[in-house]
Amino acid sequence: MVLGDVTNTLQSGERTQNKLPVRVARAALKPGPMPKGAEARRLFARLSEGEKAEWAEARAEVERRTEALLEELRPWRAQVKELRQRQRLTQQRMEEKCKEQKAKTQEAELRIFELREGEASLTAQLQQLHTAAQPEQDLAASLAAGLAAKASALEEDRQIVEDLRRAKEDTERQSSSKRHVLQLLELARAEERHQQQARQQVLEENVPRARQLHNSYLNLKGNIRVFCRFRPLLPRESEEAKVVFHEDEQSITLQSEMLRSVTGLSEHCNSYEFQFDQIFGPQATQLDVFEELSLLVQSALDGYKVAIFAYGQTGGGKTYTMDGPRDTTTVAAVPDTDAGVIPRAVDLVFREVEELRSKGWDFEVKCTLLEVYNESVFDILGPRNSEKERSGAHGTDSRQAIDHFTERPVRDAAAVHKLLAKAARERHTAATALNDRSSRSHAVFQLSLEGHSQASLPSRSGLLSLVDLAGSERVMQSQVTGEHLKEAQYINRSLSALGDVIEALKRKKPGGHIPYRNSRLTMLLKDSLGGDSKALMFVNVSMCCQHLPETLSSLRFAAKVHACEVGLPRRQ
Ligand SMILES: Nc1ncnc2c1ncn2[C@@H]1O[C@H](COP(=O)(O)OP(=O)(O)OP(=O)(O)O)[C@@H](O)[C@H]1O
Repeated sequence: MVLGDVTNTLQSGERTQNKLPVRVARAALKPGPMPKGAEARRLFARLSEGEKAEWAEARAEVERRTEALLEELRPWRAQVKELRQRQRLTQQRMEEKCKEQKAKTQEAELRIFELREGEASLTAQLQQLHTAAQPEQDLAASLAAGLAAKASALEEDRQIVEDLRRAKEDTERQSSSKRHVLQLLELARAEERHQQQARQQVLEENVPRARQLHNSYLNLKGNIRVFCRFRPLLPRESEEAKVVFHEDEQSITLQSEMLRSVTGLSEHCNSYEFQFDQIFGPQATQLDVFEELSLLVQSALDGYKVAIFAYGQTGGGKTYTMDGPRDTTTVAAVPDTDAGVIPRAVDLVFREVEELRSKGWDFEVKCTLLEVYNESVFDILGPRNSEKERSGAHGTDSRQAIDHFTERPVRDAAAVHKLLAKAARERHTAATALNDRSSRSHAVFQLSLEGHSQASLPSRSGLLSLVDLAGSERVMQSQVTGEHLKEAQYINRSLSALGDVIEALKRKKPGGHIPYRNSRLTMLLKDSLGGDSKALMFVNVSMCCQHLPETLSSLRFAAKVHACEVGLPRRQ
C-alpha cells in the first residue's frame, strides 16, 4: 500500500469518529487488504482498552508521521500549486496569445485577402490601362521614331548649314582672292593690250617687208610648194603607221611593216624618206596650217595668181583641210577653231581689203564656184540649165570656159560663206569603203581681186584659187562598182593628167608641150600651175597603217611636184 492510500484510510478512519480498532490500524499498517466501513467499526468495538490506547498511540504516531509527511509535502504541494498556478497562467496566456495570434492571423489573412483583391483589381486596372495606353504607346513610338528621324534630319540640316557656312567662308576667301586675281588679270590685259598695240605697230611696219621676203623666197624656190599633212586615226581605225617626223618639220621617214624575204628565212622592213616644204603631223591644228600660208593668200591682194590645192587619197583629209569638218547645212556653222583654209582665207582677204581701203585702195572682189565631175565642169553660181549640168563647159577651152563661168561680185566674207555653203551642199559626194562622204568631184573656188589705188599707184589684179581635188583611189581597194567605178576612173584619169602636166613642167623644155588639155582639171588650173603663178599643193595622207600603200603613192606624187621648178611668180 502506498503512502497516499494509508493517509487517506487514516484520515477517513479519523473522519469516522476516530473509532477504528488497532487491528484495523494494524491491519492498516500490515500488508494485505484493509477492513472498511461496518467491518472496521465492528473490529474496533471488540478492541480492549489497551488495544484502544495502543490504537490511540498508533493513531498519534500515524498523525505525527502524517504531520511530518504533510510537513514534508507542503513545499512540494506549494510548488505544485505554484506550478499549477503558473501552468494555468501560462496556459491562459498561451490561450490569450493563441487567441491574439489567431485574431492576428485572421486579420492578416483578411488583409492578405484584401491585398490580393486589391492586387487583382490593380492588375485588371493595369491591364485596362495598358490596353488603353497601347494606342498612345504606339503613337509615342511612332512619335519617337519621327522624332529620331527629325533629329537625324536636323543633324543633316545642321551639317548642311555647317557645310554652307564653310562654303560661304571659302567663297568669301575665293572671291577675295578672285578680286585679287581679277585685278592682276586687268593689269595683265592692260599689258597685253599694250603689247598688242606694239605688235600691231611692228606688224604694220613689217608686213610689207615680210611679203617682200616671201615673194623673194618664192622667187628662189620656184612657184610650186608642197605641204604635207597627216590626219589622225579615225575612231574606226586602230593601228598607226610608223612615221618619224623629223625636227626640221620638212622631212619624214616612213617604215613599212615587217616583210618576209623571198626565202622566208629573214624579215626586214622598208623605209622611205620624203622631204617637203612643210610637214604637219596629226596634232597640227587648222590654225597652225593656215598661219603657214597666210602670206601666200595675202599675195593675191598684191596682184599675184595664187593657187592652193589639196591632193591625196580618198579620206586623206583634203576637205577637212580646205573647208573644215563636213557640215551638210552651212559652212559658217563650223566652229571657228575647226574652219579650214578656204573660210580662213576668205576672212583674211576681206580683212585685208578693209585695211587697204583705209589706205586709199578700192577693191572689187568676185567669186566663182566650179565643180569638175566626170570630165564636165559645173558652174555652181550659173543659171540652172538642167538638174545635173549647169552652164556646161563640156569640151570647151579652159580660158573660154572660165570666161563663161559666173563671177559673182561679193561685198563681204559673210556673202562668200553663204555661197560656199551652197556649193558644199550641192557637191557630188558618195560613200566609199574608205570615206563615208567621199567627194567625187574637184571643187574649184576662185576669188578675183581687182584693186585700184586712189593715189594713182599701178592697179592690181590678183586671183586666189582654192581647189579641193577629188580623192585618188585604188579602185580595187575602194570596192566601187557601176556609176562610182566610172567616177573613180574619171578622177584617177584627171589626177594622172595633173601629174603629166607637172612632169612636163619639170622638164622645162623651152616652148615644150605641156599637156594641159588632157583633162578639164588641168585646163582650169593651167594659169595657176605654170608660168607666173604661186601655187601650193597640200598632200593629205592618213596615219592609218592600213592605208600605207595609198599614202606612199600620194607622197611619191607630191615628191615629184616638190622637185618641180616651174618659172617665177610675176605680179599682175
Ligand atoms: N586633221 C584632221 N583632224 C581630224 N580629223 C580629220 C583630219 N583630217 C581629216 N579628218 C577626218 O577624216 C575623215 C576624212 O576626211 P575628208 O573627208 O576631209 O577626206 P578627203 O580627203 O576629202 O576624202 P575624199 O577624197 O574621199 O573626199 C573626215 O571624217 C574628217 O573629219
